[in-house]
Order: sequence, then structure tokens, then C-alpha cells
Amino acid sequence: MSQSDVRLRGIKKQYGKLDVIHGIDLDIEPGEFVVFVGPSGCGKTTLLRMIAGLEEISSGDLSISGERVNDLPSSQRGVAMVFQSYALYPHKTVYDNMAFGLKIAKVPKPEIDRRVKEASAVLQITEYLDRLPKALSGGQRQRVAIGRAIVRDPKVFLFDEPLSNLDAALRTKMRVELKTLHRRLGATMIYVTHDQIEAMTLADKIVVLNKGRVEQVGRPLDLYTSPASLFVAGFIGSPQMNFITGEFASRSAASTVGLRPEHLKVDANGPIVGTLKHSEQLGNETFAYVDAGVLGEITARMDGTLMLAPGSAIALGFDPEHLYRFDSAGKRIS
Ligand SMILES: Nc1ncnc2c1ncn2[C@@H]1O[C@H](COP(=O)(O)OP(=O)(O)OP(=O)(O)O)[C@@H](O)[C@H]1O
Repeated sequence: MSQSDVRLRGIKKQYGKLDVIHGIDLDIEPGEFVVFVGPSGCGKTTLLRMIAGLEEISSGDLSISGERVNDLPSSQRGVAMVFQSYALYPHKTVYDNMAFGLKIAKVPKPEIDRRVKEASAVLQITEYLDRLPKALSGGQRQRVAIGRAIVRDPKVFLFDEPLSNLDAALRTKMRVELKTLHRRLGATMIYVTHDQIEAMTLADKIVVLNKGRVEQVGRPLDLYTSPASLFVAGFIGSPQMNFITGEFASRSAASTVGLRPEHLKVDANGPIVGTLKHSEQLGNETFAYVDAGVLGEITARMDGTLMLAPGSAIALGFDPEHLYRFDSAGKRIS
């Protein structure tokens, strides 16, 4: 499998007079699994589609393996895209769906056959090769869509929310399979999702986008432990980081302070005092939603169970080293 780098320099996108991507610089290394995340409308899909050649680049330079590809059609960029909707041909069998792109590219039949069989073995869909897509489950269809990308032996795989039509259990399974596939193929992969668990578990490198700009780039755990801004701190981590402003924050010489739910514990002498609004007992852990008066609503995540009725008084403490501080512009104070 070929490994290619992808470089973006000053990439911009305008729809008419509307600027949606404001000039993105990004280096994706050969074999890297890069995930674009960000809230709805931040430009993830637009950026991916520009790399794919499905959307024109308004300005800037895009190169793949050192070659500027801005003006190359999608079919000549050496990329293969997997869509959320699978985009399979309904009247073609699984085999023909996977073989079609290669037939068009005039790849010899025995070579097509070899590639389709190899990819279907990897994806464990060999027994479905004669079926039509409608006779497959969602997860099997998505495997066919991934297989269609694999047989093309692309320089770069592009995934646009490929798991979002699957139910929770299947998503988890396919997530693990995708990561295994990446290890096995060693190919460069770019993946768009709004699911931060997918981002955290799949990515070598996460690109957090905010309103058409790169907010932060980093390894998943680096973003989690060292978010550069309030935006990233709030976006990475579930349940979300608690943010507190006002006097509580100014005591720490910050405009806003942040505390992750897992860093709060029940502590009779703790500084966060309030009333338990509601708790969710998941068996191995508990989420406690606390009304902390002027501090706002605070979420705490605890191991095990919490034997406390809603309406009870509760006090929470934390280790000061877990406090995140942000200035008035939302930048992290280190
Ligand atoms: N064809 C278009 N014409 C005009 N504006 C567009 C067009 N396509 C996208 N946009 C705008 O560009 C911005 C980025 O859209 P994009 O689909 O890339 O966001 P996204 O981060 O992928 O969002 P989501 O997670 O909801 O899919 C949005 O504000 C969107 O309204």
C-alpha cells in the first residue's frame, strides 16, 4: 500500500461572497490517520471534499505526494472516498460494486479479481460477493463501500462520517475494525466525524476546526490534557468540561476556569457546594448533575455508585492541579 503525504497551504473556500474556509495550513504525514472534528457547519466536509476534488478550492495549494493537485480531477488524485450514505450501485452485486471503478480504469480482469477477493477477505464479506446491496445490513454495506476504496489502492483514503448511519454497537465494532484496517494497510487516512469518541480512538492526529479555521492540531491525549483554548477544552472530552466564571475564576487569576467531570469528587470540605439535581447510575460509574448556585450546573463523574437522593446537599472537591485556566479571549493560561 502506498503512503502519501498531503499538504494544505492557505486553503480557502468561498461560496459566492461567503467565506467558509479561511486559509488552512496543515501537514498530513505518510500513513497518518488524521481526523477532522468540530461542531456542525465548521467546514469539515467542505475541507474533505476539496481534498477529494469534489469541491473547487478557491485559493491556496493542495499537494499529494509532493504534487500540486488543485487542478486535477478527483479521478486523477489517487484518492478514494467513503461516504456516510455508502453510495453503492443498487443494481450491481457486491463484487461488481467493488470491481466497477477498476473496470472503468481498464485494469485487467484477473487483477480486478485478485484485488476484489483480497479486499473482501480482509473485510470478511467474501460470502456476500454475489448479493445485491439491499440484501445486506448497514454494517455490511459500509464494508462494501470501504472495500471499493481498498481495491483502488489509493494514495489517500477519505472518510466522510462513515459510521454515522450505524447503531451504537455496530459503530463501536466498525471503529475497531477501521483502526485495525489502518494498521494493516498503513495508508494515509483522513476522516471526518462529529463523534469525539471516534476522533479520540481512531486518530493519530486530530484537527479541531472552528468556523472554518484550525483551532488546534494534536495527538488525541495531548488535546485532552493540554487544550489550547476554551473551545477545544469544551469540545474534547465527554461529559464536557465544566466551566466556571465570576469570582471563583478570578480567585485563580483567570476569566474562566475549567474542571473535567472525572476530576471532581464528593468532598465534605470541597469548595463547590450545591444540591444534587439528578444522578445517572451506570453501574461502573455515576454521573452527578449538581446545581451549584452562582457557579452554575456542574457535572461530576465518579467511579461506582453514588447513594444520594436528588435534592440532597452535596459538596465537591478537586485537586488544584486539575484546574484549567482561560483568559478573557478563551486562550488557555498555562
Ligand atoms: N454549496 C454550498 N453553498 C453555500 N454554503 C455552503 C455550501 N456547502 C456548505 N456551505 C456552508 O459552508 C459551511 C461549512 O459546511 P460543511 O458542510 O463543510 O460543515 P461541516 O463541518 O461538515 O458540518 P456538519 O457536521 O453539519 O456536516 C456551512 O456554514 C455551510 O452552510
